[in-house]
Amino acid sequence: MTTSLRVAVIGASGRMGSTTCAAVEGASDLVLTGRYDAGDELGDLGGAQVAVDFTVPDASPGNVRHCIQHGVHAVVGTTGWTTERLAAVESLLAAHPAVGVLIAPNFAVGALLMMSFAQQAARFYESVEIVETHHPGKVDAPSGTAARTAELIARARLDAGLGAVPDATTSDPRGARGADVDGIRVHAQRLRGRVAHQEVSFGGEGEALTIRHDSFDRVSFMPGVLAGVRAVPEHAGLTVGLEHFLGLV
Ligand SMILES: NC(=O)C1=CN([C@@H]2O[C@H](COP(=O)(O)OP(=O)(O)OC[C@H]3O[C@@H](n4cnc5c(N)ncnc54)[C@H](OP(=O)(O)O)[C@@H]3O)[C@@H](O)[C@H]2O)C=CC1
Ligand SMILES: O=C(O)C1=N[C@H](C(=O)O)C[C@H](O)C1
Repeated sequence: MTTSLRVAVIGASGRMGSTTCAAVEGASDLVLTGRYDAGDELGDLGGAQVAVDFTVPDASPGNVRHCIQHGVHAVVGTTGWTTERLAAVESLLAAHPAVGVLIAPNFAVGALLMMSFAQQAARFYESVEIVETHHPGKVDAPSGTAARTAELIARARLDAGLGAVPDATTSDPRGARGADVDGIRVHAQRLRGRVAHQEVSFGGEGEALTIRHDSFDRVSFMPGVLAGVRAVPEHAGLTVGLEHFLGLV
């Protein structure tokens, strides 16, 4: 008989945290050991082997540090992971080599495929822009997914020897051309009724390619979250991106 994997959720009352608690409770091989929210003492996380963090960018690094120091594997969906924050996790993990941490900008399998397809397409097109659309409760822009997609496209363009995306704009006092992420324009929309959506538009001479993904419901993230929970104890160290656990890279 196999024993259930013990899982705690941090940010448990939030949109993603509450959906994750329900998904863990619905999985026969997992047991929910604790729900933690802002102001709660994490302690030993109720004896959890894996903690899932869906909180806010300012809180997540401290929660991950706590997990690592207590020997608890972490699956993190919260955004805001800068290069410096990732480096701090890696150096702490060096002192706790048995612990695994997965930080995933997006857990929806379709979003992973969308990013992968965009990365593949990048070298063939002179022009590319990203539009991400989310619910109006989202606090950060651009989305972690859009920022990651832009990074992947920028790297692929660089590897292919492509120059800057053509753009004659010399006057944009109101920022209508969007954010510049590694040379790729990213536009963020916040609309009531939406969940999480992204369109990557490529343009070449006489043609266009559009790659689009839609999460209509937060349940779309749950197969990926649970896959991360099940896999992270077998992957010591830091992994950025669920695609590494799904054979997509
Ligand atoms: N990787 C992925 O696939 C996905 C990632 N996300 C990301 O996940 C994060 C959460 O999103 P979402 O669920 O919509 O946000 P919510 O605002 O709905 O939830 C965040 C929760 O975290 C709680 N919280 C805040 N600070 C702490 C803390 N120090 N310790 C514990 N809990 C805390 C909040 O409590 P309170 O409200 O009381 O402050 C709230 O309940 C965002 O960064 C979002 O971008 C979202 C969807 C998918
Ligand atoms: O806040 C959200 O909702 C989401 N956040 C993540 C992001 O910023 O990319 C993932 C997904 O887009 C939903």
